[in-house]
Amino acid sequence: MPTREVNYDGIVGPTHHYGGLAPGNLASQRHAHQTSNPRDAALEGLAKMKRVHDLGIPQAVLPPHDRPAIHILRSLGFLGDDAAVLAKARREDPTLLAATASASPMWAANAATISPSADTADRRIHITPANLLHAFHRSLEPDTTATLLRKLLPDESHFAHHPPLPPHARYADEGAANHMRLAPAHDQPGLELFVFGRACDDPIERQPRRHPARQSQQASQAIARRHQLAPNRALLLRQNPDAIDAGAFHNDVVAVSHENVLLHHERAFAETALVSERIRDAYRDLTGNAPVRIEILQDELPLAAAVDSYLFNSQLLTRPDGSIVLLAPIECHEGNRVRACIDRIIADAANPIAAVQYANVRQSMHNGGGPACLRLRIVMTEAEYAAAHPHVMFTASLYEQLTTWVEHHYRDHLTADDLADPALLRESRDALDALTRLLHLGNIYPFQQ
Ligand SMILES: N=C(N)NCCC[C@H](NC(=O)CCC(=O)O)C(=O)O
Repeated sequence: MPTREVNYDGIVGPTHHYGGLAPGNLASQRHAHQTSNPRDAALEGLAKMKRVHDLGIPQAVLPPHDRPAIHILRSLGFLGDDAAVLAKARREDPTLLAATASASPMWAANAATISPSADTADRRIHITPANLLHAFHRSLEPDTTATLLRKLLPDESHFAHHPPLPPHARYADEGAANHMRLAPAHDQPGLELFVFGRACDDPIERQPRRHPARQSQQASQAIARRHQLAPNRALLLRQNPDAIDAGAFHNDVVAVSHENVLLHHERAFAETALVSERIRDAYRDLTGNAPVRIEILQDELPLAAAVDSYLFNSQLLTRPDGSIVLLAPIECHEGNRVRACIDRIIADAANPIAAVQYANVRQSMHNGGGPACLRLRIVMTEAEYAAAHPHVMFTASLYEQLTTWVEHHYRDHLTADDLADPALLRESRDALDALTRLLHLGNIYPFQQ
């Protein structure tokens, strides 16, 4: 079997809710404290995975993390049994309780940055779990993410697992959401694009004015270095501060790459014209060809409409016949302007995108997570795929089992008050316990020890 790109999607956890926890993420702010539906959220995620699987593209799942994270509440001084800890946290610091209950690990694009073995000096897949320092609820993810990735990709002769970067703002890292790759084919050496929002010595005029920049240049540099990418295989690009101010808190809200295709908004990068040249020249030096760059101009789709619709958070997927499908959020179907833009891309014979499909992941979208946020891509050779944990690979039967599992364990509405319900903690743990058996993972969560 050839080298392939496997999409590992985060399964939405049973405590999915709208905590309003992510400044600069407009959807999270807009839907703060609304009632969520964890069951629909998880089923929407599974339906998207099924759709990718049905296109003939390898798909896998990443399990949710244990939430509410009682051990964090305890470490912050809330004592007593679990029910008492939850009740006190709800009373004294409801925002903290919401953070410890966030199902944010569902956004697997932020789990890690991964360099395929075709790009790295020692020909292993290199993996850096993101430290997600920017927001407290997300900073709780790296340890469990690292444990899970080691479990799912176990053979050190194929997979080089690095620890998350040092936990300091200098190395703030948000994972693959700020990382793209261009290559003629998955098994060919590629050009990895690292997009950062700020450097630690930035003068004030380079910084966004309204919203925070999350990814640091120093983090991106360190990852390119530790992943052993030759200098001609890595480019560092600065995100446009205007894009961050318009709500593009990650690069994947304004740009997406796949094989030799780069789809991006005109205002995605600082100094777009220069960036385009740098990408073209670096890619040509490496491969002898130019990449297919599809730039959407501000006149065709203003930045605000791009952020609203999450067009650039679509997945680009190569079907077995070689044609590319754009898997876009359903919200793109609902806006005339963005739909016209998609129709134009598909009609344009100068690029290989041949069709569009629309995915409904609304529950996730309301927290700022589109189709591409929910997946972590891992390019794998046949031997690497054979070494990976097989029981998380998506099949029609796994889809049936996971659907039944969600329907059995998940609630269909959740409010801020429910997060303190000790029954929710029990239900969530029962669900994860059952999931570890279903996916043959052994005891991976602290509550199972
Ligand atoms: N673009 C990518 N790749 N990922 C989307 C992440 C969304 C996530 N939302 C949140 O964390 C909101 C949680 C809340 O408000 O309850 C974030 O902002 O980090």
